[in-house]
Parts: sequence; C-alpha cells; structure tokens
Amino acid sequence: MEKLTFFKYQGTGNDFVMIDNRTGFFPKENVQLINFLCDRRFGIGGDGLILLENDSSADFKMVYYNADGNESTMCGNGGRCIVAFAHDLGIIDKQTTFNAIDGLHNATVNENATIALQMIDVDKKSIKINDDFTFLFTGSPHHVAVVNNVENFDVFTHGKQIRYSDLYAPGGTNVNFVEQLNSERFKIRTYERGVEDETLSCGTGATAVAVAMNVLGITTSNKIAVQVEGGDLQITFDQNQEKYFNVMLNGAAKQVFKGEISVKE
Ligand SMILES: N[C@@H](CCC[C@H](N)C(=O)O)C(=O)O
Repeated sequence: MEKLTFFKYQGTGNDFVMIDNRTGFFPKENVQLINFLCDRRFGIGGDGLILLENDSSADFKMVYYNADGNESTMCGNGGRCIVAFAHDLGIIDKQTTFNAIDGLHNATVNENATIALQMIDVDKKSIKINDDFTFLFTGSPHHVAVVNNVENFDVFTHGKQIRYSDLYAPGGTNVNFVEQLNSERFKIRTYERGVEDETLSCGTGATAVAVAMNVLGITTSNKIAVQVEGGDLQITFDQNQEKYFNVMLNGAAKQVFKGEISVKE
C-alpha cells in the first residue's frame, strides 16, 4: 500500500482517523503505522483510529485503536463518529445497530446531526465506590474523582499518576475529574489511556461520570448534561436495583475532511 484514503471525524473534539475497511485491506497488526497516522506532526493526527468493517450480524463493525497504535476497549465518541461515517457512506439511514468490542450498539442519527448511541448496561455491583473516587466500566475503564475548580486542575499530572498507579496495573484506566455545576450538569476533564494525555472529550468517560454522580446520590436525575472541553454531551439512562440500562450518549459528531496520505509499510 503506497497511498491510503482516510476520513477525519470529531465528536466534541475527540478526533479520529476513520478508514473504510470493508475490503479488509488495512494492515491491522501494524501498530507503528496506526501510531504514525494518529501523529499530529508527522501523520494525520487523531486521538484514535477507527476501522469500519463488514459484520455478519449487524450493519457494520467498529474496530478501535488508541493513538499509541494499540487496539483498545470501547470508544463512545468514536462510536458516535462511526455512525456519522456509516451514514455519510450511505451504509445506514437514521437507525443502526453495529458491533463493537463490547457488543452490539443501537444508535440514531438525529435531525440536528447529533448522534445518540446506546452504551452497555452498568451492573451496580461492579461499581467500586471509595472515599475519594469511583471506578466503573462503561465499555472502557474509568476512574472518576470529584474536584473543586476543574478548570484549573492539573489533569495531566494527576491523571497520569492515577492511570499508571498500582491500583490499575497492568491495564491502566482512563481518569476523569469532575465538578458539579448544578443539580444535573457537570463539567469534566479526562486523561485518556492510550493517548496518554488529556483529550477534549471522552464519551465513555462522560457516561461514567453521569452514572457515578447518580450512584453517589450527587444527582438524582437520569438526564445529565456533561460539559467537556470540546462541547456538550447528554447522558440519559434508566435503572433498577441491579443495573443502569438504556444508557444513551448523545452529542455532535462531524466529518472534518477527507484525504490521502503516503504510507510505506
Ligand atoms: N475516547 C474514548 C475512549 C477511548 C478508549 C480509551 N482511550 C481507553 O483505552 O480506554 C471515548 O470517547 O469513550
């Protein structure tokens, strides 16, 4: 492969190199190539790379890689972006079901071009509540800590320390710092594993914060607005004694550009 056609998408500032891999041409095992494509100086630039592939039981399949080149767990904003991509390619209309690493996801393309994505259910017994943080899995692992004045918080230093702490070894975790703005609105900043930096938005992170704030009783709402550095996300859910279900992540997802890049495998 000498030239690679790619698309660039962003969902509230979480940006992805998007590749139509329905023919299966992309060399998935090439970690260096994926890392290069995500490099903001030498490559295209992105927090991650996503392959859209054929799937026998759903409209398509999402394969997600972090910017470091390694395949990872679910990406909520990436999930919203790949739905926009599938819609732009004409693979789907307004409703879809697609396959991802954590299972099947339903999604809707809304009239205002936002994408609503159903996330996995969260079993209440799996949520670990500690004095100063909550840990839960919303498709990806998330540490959630409430802080004062998140705007001026040193997300990189504290996020990196927690991500690499023995508590989460060897896999690591994503780390979210949250400040309450009102009864159902929160501002968050997230350090992302695999990007190894703060990103402008993290969909599974915003979902984790919404669920954590509810389980802790900080909010009683099931419709939560999360302000991220790159915009706004809305999370809604139902719950019973065992779990949070019908968890929906809603927000903007847009194509930024299409291009061709020279690559040497
Ligand atoms: N940006 C994502 C999360 C992507 C996965 C994460 N970096 C990890 O490795 O756990 C999102 O929007 O959910």
